[in-house]
Amino acid sequence: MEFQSNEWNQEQERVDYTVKKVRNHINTLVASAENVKQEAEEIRKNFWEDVTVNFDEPDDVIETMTSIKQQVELLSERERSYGHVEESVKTLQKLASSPYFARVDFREDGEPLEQIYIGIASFLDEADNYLVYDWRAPISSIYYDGIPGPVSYKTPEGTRKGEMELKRQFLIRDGVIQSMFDTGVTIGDEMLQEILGAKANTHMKSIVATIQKEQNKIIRDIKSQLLFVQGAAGSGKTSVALQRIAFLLYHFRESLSAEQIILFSPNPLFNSYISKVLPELGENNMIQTTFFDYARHRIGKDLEVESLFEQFENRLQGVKEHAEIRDKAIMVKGSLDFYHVIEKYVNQLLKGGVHFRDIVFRGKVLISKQEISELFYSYDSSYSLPNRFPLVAKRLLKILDEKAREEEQSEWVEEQMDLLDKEDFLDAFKNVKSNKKGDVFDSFDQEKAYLAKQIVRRYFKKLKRSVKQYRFFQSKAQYVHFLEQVPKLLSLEKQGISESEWESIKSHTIGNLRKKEIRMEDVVPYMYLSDLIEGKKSQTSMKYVFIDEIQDYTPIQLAYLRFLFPYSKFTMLGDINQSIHGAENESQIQMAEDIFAGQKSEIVYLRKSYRSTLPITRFTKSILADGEEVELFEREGELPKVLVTKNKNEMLEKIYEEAKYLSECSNTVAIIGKSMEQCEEAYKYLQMRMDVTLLGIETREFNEGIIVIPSYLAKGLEFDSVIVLNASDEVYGKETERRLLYTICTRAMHRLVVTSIGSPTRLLNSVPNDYYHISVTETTGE
Ligand SMILES: Nc1ncnc2c1ncn2[C@@H]1O[C@H](COP(=O)(O)OP(=O)(O)OP(=O)(O)O)[C@@H](O)[C@H]1O
Repeated sequence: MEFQSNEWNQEQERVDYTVKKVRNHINTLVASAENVKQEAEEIRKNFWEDVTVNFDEPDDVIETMTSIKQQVELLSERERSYGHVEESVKTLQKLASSPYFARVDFREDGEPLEQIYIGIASFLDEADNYLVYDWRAPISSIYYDGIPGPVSYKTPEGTRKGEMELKRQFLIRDGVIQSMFDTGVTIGDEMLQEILGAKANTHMKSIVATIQKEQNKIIRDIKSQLLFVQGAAGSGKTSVALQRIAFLLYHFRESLSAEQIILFSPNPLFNSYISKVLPELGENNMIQTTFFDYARHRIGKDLEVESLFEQFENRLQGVKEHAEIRDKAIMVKGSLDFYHVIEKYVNQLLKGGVHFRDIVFRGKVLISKQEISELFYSYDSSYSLPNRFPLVAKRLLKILDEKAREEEQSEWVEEQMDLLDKEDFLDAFKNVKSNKKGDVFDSFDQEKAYLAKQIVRRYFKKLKRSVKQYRFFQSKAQYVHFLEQVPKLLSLEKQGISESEWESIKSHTIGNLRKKEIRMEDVVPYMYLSDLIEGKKSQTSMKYVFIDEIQDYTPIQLAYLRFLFPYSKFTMLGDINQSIHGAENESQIQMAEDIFAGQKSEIVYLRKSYRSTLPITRFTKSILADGEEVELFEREGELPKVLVTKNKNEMLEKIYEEAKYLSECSNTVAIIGKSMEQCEEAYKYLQMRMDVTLLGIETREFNEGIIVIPSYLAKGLEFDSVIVLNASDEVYGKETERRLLYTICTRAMHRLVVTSIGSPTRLLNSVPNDYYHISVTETTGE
């Protein structure tokens, strides 16, 4: 829409006015912050002068302690308020550059017309007039949900109704209006076009100015126990998850803090990619982790945990028939049936069968596993297994105390005495002197006895700690025993697994455990089994759990996460079409609903894809078997290219040329390979001739420029340009790899190039010829 210049000028004047007010406020805050800072420094400097220190009488000691405490509280209060001021100043500085992004004119029934300007935070002038409303305030929802005409919004006091007379969007930078649109639809496409047309960043941006109606529904949901978002690639799932966290922190600001929200994301690279969105909105980041990190934290001391990506690489490299059996193992061990089999097995342990290990000291068995077992099963069978552990541990600690006294007489203790430091002897001397009862000639013996006790105590400390940590329970042997029992508890036939296949799966697992390794598919069964026996380690203080890329979670992982966070509300976001294993887990939604049976759950579909240009989305959508479900966002761009080469050198040369060309018009160019091996090869070739970075499992961050990255790490990320490394029929020949190819191609925002050595993958046959340019090299190199 064309604006009269006076209307534009009026809006610019209002921006200037708001910016001026914001700046004034920043100045006042900075001045007051300086005062608070000086006060804190003063308190620190004069700390001991301002407290009354007197230790003469017990009453004086109490008074002194109170005085110190008061002084410490005063200091930390000053430091806290300095911290708050600093945070407010940061948000205000953002407002000073771009105070708002929208205006709605709203007339509540029977009230005068109000102009509501919406920005990333509320700002009031001295007379308490709202110059800017926070995008999360109740009234702001009419901007996201409504079109001019009758509208309503919910407040804690009830629903307000009225008429929206104008809806305007702004793009303001450095206090200057860059563009301005009036719109009759929910959120005008013009603004989206501008935002989506911009170049990619190595960090995700906030989308508050252009949140879509269906996205807003997810962001503002406060009722569901389970909110399941199934959305196409690029439909804004991750963005929505982060805006939702910001919304919840605002809406429940009295009772919710960032540490009570946890987000499980696919990999550490992704963690850093999204880490700036919340701080940009003036909020602290939630806890971020990956399922692998959680598992490693839990069992990593005893076993080396395989990551999901190692699982992917190992399966790629494995011998074919092993890979098939492994797939079956992943399927059965990841099923909900297996989860329930663990529960069944544990129920049988009430009368016997828990595996223990001997408590050994200096090669000698102090308490045998039989003794521990007898103790454990001396309790009535109505005692749950977890309830017995603290009781047994207490008893074992007592027995260890007795054993320690016996040890004090041993020869090794005498030998150790010769190796003690001077300080130890001095300590013994002082101790005996202060406790002296007998005559002076006993001193030497008493000192010796004291030292012997100290030595044994020191050596037993570790032993006692391990008893307190229930390390007398032998979790690995228990897991092996469980695997042996599985055929009795579960119909393997129904799972499509023969007895000999199960034997092979079992012996592989045992072999791994012997090597102190654990495969990803065993991680949850192993942890769940231990939790049910020793007592679960659930986290009751966590209020919200977010799981991104949910399609890569197995049913057992979902059930286990629910078990770990029993009182949390869950938001799960994913895209079946991007599942890493190409597994058929369409039933995932059903399964999630089953896990949350009886609780309020909401399933939301996001079908429109925003990331890529129209030609790219049209291309990627037709790779999918059921691609018609993905709706296109009309943003023009170049047709994707398919480059067919005759050999590896030719392909790498083409990639080099394309990367060089694309880097001139892109911030980020990603060359995406299926496996790490492929990526390393390409990297070696390219790095001699251009500035390029190879990203691996351990990479935590990436910079702008040209990168080479394996498929599974590119998940969730986006790049201006994507070059797919060798999408030949040999590399992507299986139907199960369709989704992987789709995931890789959908990372591209503005340009997509697919290369191949020889014929391109048959998976592209479903893409109409006029959706891309194809070029076949004519020379034969090598
Ligand atoms: N309402 C919106 N306004 C502006 N940009 C949006 C909006 N929704 C999504 N986007 C943009 O679309 C891109 C894709 O978003 P996001 O990564 O959140 O999608 P996703 O569904 O998680 O994708 P994928 O599953 O493919 O990883 C991002 O650049 C994001 O900023």
